Formats: sequence, C-alpha cells, structure tokens
Amino acid sequence: MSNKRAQIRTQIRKIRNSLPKSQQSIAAQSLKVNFTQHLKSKKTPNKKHIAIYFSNDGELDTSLLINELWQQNHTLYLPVIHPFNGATLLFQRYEKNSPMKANHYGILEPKLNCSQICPLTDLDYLLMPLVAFDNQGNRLGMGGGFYDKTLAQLHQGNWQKPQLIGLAHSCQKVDALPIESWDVPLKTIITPDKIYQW
Ligand SMILES: Nc1nc2c(c(=O)[nH]1)N(C=O)[C@@H](CNc1ccc(C(=O)N[C@@H](CCC(=O)O)C(=O)O)cc1)CN2
Ligand SMILES: Nc1ncnc2c1ncn2[C@@H]1O[C@H](COP(=O)(O)OP(=O)(O)OP(=O)(O)O)[C@@H](O)[C@H]1O
Repeated sequence: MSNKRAQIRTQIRKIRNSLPKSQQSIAAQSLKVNFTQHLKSKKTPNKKHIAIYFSNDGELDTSLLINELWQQNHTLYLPVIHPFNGATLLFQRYEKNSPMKANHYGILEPKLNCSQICPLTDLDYLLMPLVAFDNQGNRLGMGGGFYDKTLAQLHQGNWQKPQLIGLAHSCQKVDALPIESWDVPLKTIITPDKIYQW
C-alpha cells in the first residue's frame, strides 16, 4: 500500500471524526435533500433499487436519507461482507424489521439471507462510503478494497447499472489522489454543499 494513500486516510479520517455533532446533523439533512433531488432530476419516477450503507467513523450520516427513501417506496440494500469470497460485498435487502448483526468492524449489517441478496447489476444506484475523493472523481476508501474488488466485475466493460455515487463531507475532498490500477472512478459524488458530476 502506498504510504501517501495511508497518510491521506489517516489525515482525513481524523478531520471527519472531529466534525461537531451539529454539523453532522445538518450534513445528514442536506444529503437527504441533495440525493432525493438528484433522483427527481433523472425524471424516472418509478421505484429504484438502491444500495446504501450504515454510517461509521464520522462518515456522512445516511440515517435520514434511509428513512426518506423508504417513505418514497424505494427498495434499499446494505453491504454484507461476503462470508468466504475474499474481501467482497453482497448487497442484501434492508427493511425496518430486518434482523441485523455487527460485522468484524462493528458496523451493523443484515443477517445473511441468500434469498434477499440483489445481484450487483440489478441495483440502480450504489451509494458508496469513501474516505477521500479528488477533482477527477477518484475514490479512496477505508483500505479493505471491499468496494473495488466487488466492482471489478463491472470495470471490465461498459455498464449501465448500477450508477455509482460517492457520499462525503466537503472536507474529504483533496486535489489529486495517488491512484491504483484497480480504483474505479465515480461519475457522481454528493456532498452536503454540492453535487459533483464527471
Ligand atoms: N459505513 C461503511 N460500511 C462499510 C464500509 C465503509 O467504508 N463504511 N466498507 C468499505 O469498504 C466495508 C467495511 N470496510 C471497513 C474497513 C476497515 C474498517 C476499519 O475501521 N478499520 C480499522 C481497523 C480495524 C481492524 O482491522 O480490525 C481501522 O483502520 O482503524 C471499517 C470498515 C463494508 N461496509
Ligand atoms: N480489483 C481488485 N482485485 C484484486 N485486489 C484488489 C482489487 N481492488 C483492491 N484490491 C486490493 O485491496 C487492497 C486495498 O485496496 P484500496 O486501498 O484501493 O482499498 P479502498 O478503496 O481504500 O477500500 P474500500 O474499497 O474497501 O473502501 C489493495 O492493496 C489491493 O491489493
């Protein structure tokens, strides 16, 4: 792992973990507004299959957005760390009463139920956590390679679905990230202040 990537991770994780609670709450509200507006701007009113994540480590809080998307009758999924297939993710249906358990990192995920897993290319949107992003839509994550390995199957060709959308605080933006061959750049990143599109 490049030292520079590790340095950026440590630095940005520290900054986002020190955001005051009041700012986190405002950011969660703005995320809800920004993503729902983004959906509306697409003028495709039907219900979508959307993978999201449970916030951890100072990440942009998704809880308000989750409730809003349920109210709008979209179908939601959360990442589940694959029980044996290396460090990849499965996306499992998430409903209000889904049984949950903490994963290796203490992040809640739905208890594995194979009948509720959505194939990656059946998702309309994949909302992704990230530690840092840059001016070109490159993404640096927590360092497990979970999302990159999961997306590797898509990266081979031209795919329509899912649309990859990164979620981040504005303070997670850097000018340029040192990129690696397996990094999958994002076309959209939503922050509380701005929607970036490439
Ligand atoms: N909210 C959220 N969920 C997610 C991710 C994420 O980045 N955010 N992931 C994105 O891939 C996957 C989990 N990846 C993670 C990788 C490292 C750590 C972490 O806290 N690492 C500790 C070391 C802990 C240990 O090794 O036991 C650390 O770096 O301090 C957390 C999640 C799946 N779910
Ligand atoms: N497509 C891939 N194929 C094989 N190995 C990969 C792939 N993507 C990432 N890796 C491995 O995973 C490790 C971590 O990758 P990286 O630092 O890019 O993770 P990250 O983007 O920060 O984490 P995450 O995607 O979980 O948020 C790398 O050292 C690399 O060896």
